[in-house]
This record gives sequence, structure tokens and C-alpha cells, in this order.
Amino acid sequence: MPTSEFGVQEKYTYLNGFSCYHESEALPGALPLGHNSPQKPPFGLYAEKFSGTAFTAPRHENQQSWLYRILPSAAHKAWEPCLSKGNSAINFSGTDMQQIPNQLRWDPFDFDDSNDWISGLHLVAEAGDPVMKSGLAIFVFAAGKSMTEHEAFYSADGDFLIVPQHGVLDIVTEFGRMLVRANEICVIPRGIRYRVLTPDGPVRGYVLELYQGHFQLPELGPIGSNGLANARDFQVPTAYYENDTSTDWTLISKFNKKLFSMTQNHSPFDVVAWHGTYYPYKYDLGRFNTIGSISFDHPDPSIFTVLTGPSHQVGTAIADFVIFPPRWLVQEDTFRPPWYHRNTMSEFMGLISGDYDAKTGGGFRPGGASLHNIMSAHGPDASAHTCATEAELKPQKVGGGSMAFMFESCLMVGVTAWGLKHCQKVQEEYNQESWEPLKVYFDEKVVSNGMDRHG
Ligand SMILES: O=C(O)Cc1cc(O)ccc1O
Ligand SMILES: [Fe+2]
Repeated sequence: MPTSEFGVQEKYTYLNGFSCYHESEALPGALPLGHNSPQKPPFGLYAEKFSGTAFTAPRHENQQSWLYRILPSAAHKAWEPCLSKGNSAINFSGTDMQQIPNQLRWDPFDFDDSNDWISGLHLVAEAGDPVMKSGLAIFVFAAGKSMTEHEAFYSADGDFLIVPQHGVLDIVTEFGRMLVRANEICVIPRGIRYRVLTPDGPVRGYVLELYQGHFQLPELGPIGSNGLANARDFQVPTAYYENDTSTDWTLISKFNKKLFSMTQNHSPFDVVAWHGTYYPYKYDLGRFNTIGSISFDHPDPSIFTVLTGPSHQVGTAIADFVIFPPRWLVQEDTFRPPWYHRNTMSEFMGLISGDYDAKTGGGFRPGGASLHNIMSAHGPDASAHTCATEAELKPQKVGGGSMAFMFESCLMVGVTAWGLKHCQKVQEEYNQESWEPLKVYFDEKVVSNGMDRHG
């Protein structure tokens, strides 16, 4: 591990564990012992409390952290509407949002080297309202340069689940630094300040912003105590600070989908130590312990849930983050790809790499996306159907090197004007090409009871 210019600090070291109490200090002794807010915190630091839930939220849901920093976050000039970020205010607005039942699919979104993290975010779909802390938003991003020096960002609207599809994000946060590559994800909860650097060139990917609550691991039920995304594989950055109280910094806030900015004469990345339960984290999708059917039939995709953002209704998510990792299919006498279906949930899908087994027609490509809104019928395209019904049902490894994912929501999402028009990536023929070629096989004279497996 490299040692930083601050001597004792190390970039990119992590604490392991999801939803645990963590603590980290970049200077030994910076965390007060035994209490949170001593009269004079160690090293002349300020103590700042940072709440991710109401103070009175039940213990098992409560998320709060204590930050020990050089200056409190309150030391800054007034917030003003931010005019300097190109068209990003428009990028976040959903004024022309349309809820439509058409199946939608997008060609890979363009890379754009002229953008940084903030100007490279485009709102594609949304349901709900950050004012009411309800619902979710779905963005794609494409950036080719690091955020301007001495600039930091946060969203007051919700938690960002970031899914890079291409490139490396070096994310400097108040809690420490995270390196997040394609096939990894990270979550930056509401309010946490960060900068995104692009050390390896262009980046592209997807963001799910959860306006309500926080992401949790799904229940495991009869699976037992391990499986799917294991808690210990989530990685939390360690304290990493810069001692800069002489530079003008610009902070940009996404506040009800509009950008505001302010300046302060000190770095927001001045947290020398922290402890608590509210922090950013990352996860390598390659560590997902995939579980599936070893007898017959295609299981519900909930078996692939990495993280869930629950609604108030038990078992019903505002947003599930679901992945389709490489896995073995061994089911007997089974149509192995996803069944044809209509879902009371909306399904936004993206592809990080490779192919997706329900779509063999070639139109679902890495960096692209699809949306099957509430009750919009979909399933394997005609070519995937032919392959699946004709295939010899020997054990088959699907998706070697591939990774698709889904943001599944109980809410009907609207699609922005950018998503429907301005991005110019909508595949006009998606529906016709995928399902109209499906052949009729029905023959009243041929009896098949589908009981071969038992026979
Ligand atoms: O539509 C899709 O491709 C996603 C999906 C996958 C699956 O295995 C079962 C249901 C489902 O919606
Ligand atoms: Fe589906």
C-alpha cells in the first residue's frame, strides 16, 4: 500500500463489513475515547455529527457518524444557484417526464470527454420526489475528465448507487478514498461530499439514486446465513485528510434536482478521524455468491439481489439492485432463459460486459440499457427463444465474463426528454425486432404433457 504525503495515511485501504459500526483515524489518537464530543477534541479538531436517519430511528435502522475535522462544514459562504455547470441543471430536471408502456431499449450511451462527473450525469428515468423523500431516479453518466481541482459535490436528494460500466473512478470522500472499477459498485449516501477523478481516462456507467431510506442486504430466508452478497465483502474507506485551510473550494449541491454552489476557504476533505454507521462503501460484483435452481424451472430474479432499498411494504422494494453474473444452468426439462412475463414492478436494465442470455439478437449491448415499465410485456427475443427450446439441456455455463444488472422498482418510472429524445439512442424497432418474429407452434393435434422430467 502506498504511503501518502501525510506520512501515516494510506490511500485505498478499506474496512470490511456492511452495516457495522466502523471507525478510522488517519492520525493515531484523533478519535476521542469514551465519548463523542469532548470539550476539546484531540489535535484541536472539531467534532461534527452527521445523520443518515432521524435521531430517533430504531437502533437497527439508525445510521449516524461522528466526524473529527479541521473545520466544521458550516464554515462557508452562502449557497447560490449554480450556473457554471453547463447544462447539468437541465440534465437533472424531469419536467418533460413521460410514463409510457412501450418497451424501451437504448444503444450504448456516448462517451463524452468534455464532461466531468457532475456535467456528465443525465437523468433518464424517475419516480417520486426528493422533496417528499420518496422514490428513485436513474441516471447514466459519461465523463472524460476529473472534477475541477478544489471542487466537491453531494446530493441532498438521495443515496447514489454508482455502477461503472467502463473505466476507473477514483472517489475522494470525506470518509476516505475509494477506487471503483467496472464490475464494482459503490454507494455514496445522501449528503456525503466527494470528488470524482478519472485517472484512467473516460468513464461511463449508471447511477440509481434512492430518494428514500438506505440500501440494505436482502433477507436470506431459507438460503441460510451466507450467500448472495456477503456482508464482509463490502469495503469502507479509511480516514484520509488534507490539511488545506488556504484554498478556495467550491461545493456543489444537488438539492431537489437543482444545483447550488458555494465557496469556502478550506478543504471539505479534512476529516482526520470518524466513527459510526453512516459511510460510503464499495463492493466487487465478482464476489457475489450466485445461487440458482439445481432441479427445474427458472427462479425469480430476486435470487440475484445485491442490495435492496425497501418501501414501507414488506418485501416490496422502491429499488432492488439485481445482477446477472456468470453462472451454471443445469435445470432439467426447463426453458432456461427468463420466462415471458408482465411484472407489477418496473425493470430498468443495463449491461456492464458481455451478453445477456435473454437477448441473443444483438441489440442489448454493454453501455446500453432497457426499460420494461410496470406490466409491459417482455421476455426472450425470438432468437433466444429458438436457442432455448432447441438446446440440448446439458449443464451450461452462461455469461462467462458477462455482467448484466437490473434496477427493479415497485414504482412506475417516467422517462425524461433526454432519455426519450435528446440522447438519440432509443432503438425504434426494439419491440418489433424482438417479439414480432416469434413463431406460432400451436398444434391442436400434438399432445405434450410437459412431464418428461418425471417420466
Ligand atoms: O426481464 C429480464 O430480463 C429480467 C429478468 C430476469 C429473470 O431471470 C427473470 C425475470 C426478469 O424480469
Ligand atoms: Fe423482466
